[in-house]
Amino acid sequence: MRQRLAAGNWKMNGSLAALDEIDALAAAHPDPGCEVLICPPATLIAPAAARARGTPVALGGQDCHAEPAGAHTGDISAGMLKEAGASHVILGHSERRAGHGETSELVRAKATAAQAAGLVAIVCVGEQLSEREAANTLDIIGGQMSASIPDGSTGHNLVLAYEPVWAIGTGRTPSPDQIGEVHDFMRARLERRFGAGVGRSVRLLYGGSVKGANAAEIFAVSNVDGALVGGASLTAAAFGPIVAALGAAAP
Ligand SMILES: O=C[C@H](O)COP(=O)(O)O
Repeated sequence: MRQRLAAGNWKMNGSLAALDEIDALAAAHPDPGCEVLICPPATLIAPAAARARGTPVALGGQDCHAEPAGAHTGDISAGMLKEAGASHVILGHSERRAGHGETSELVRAKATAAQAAGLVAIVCVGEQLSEREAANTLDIIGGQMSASIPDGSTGHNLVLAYEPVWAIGTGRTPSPDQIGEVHDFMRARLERRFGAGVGRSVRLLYGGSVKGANAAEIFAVSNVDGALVGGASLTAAAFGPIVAALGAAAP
């Protein structure tokens, strides 16, 4: 059975003082019934990991370079994230694809590097609103999956996150049927590429305006194994109800 995952992406938010939120989250959910992951800015991973030791909260990065080391000013390698205490790294987030020109081929190279370093790659895919309106959603998702996901992926080193770009930070979410259509499509595609065993073991997260109020409805959708949460992951008060809803969701 797939272990459910509640992942928080702090994006470029947070400070040392904000790590109190991780303490509060861990204290309020000592036995969450799902995996709990916080991906803070890279500078906060090591102090956050030190504080989260012995709690159910794991730490992740938000990006990494495809190379293990070298002349890449400003970049960070997967091995560095791992050494800082990360177990996961988000790759191919739409904000990186749009703001940093990341192609699916680059995302695949980064994910390969992350997996080689022993990290779980959380690979993000998602359509623009115009692509959904043109009924191209599944073509876009399928193309991004083919090009972004490394061949050596398994349920242990890959998580796939469906994040419709138009739902991120907007308060808009797809309907449960729309989420289910994409997640069922992603599952079938993974099974076709990797075989039923691996294909069924990869966790599929939904991301985009998830909050306490809509979490249970989203977690009831077929093939939704958790969430990748932005704004509502910044405080224990907002993220706690999402963790609780996932922990309580029927397997
Ligand atoms: O990585 C998280 C997503 O971009 C979702 O962000 P959001 O929950 O603020 O909409």
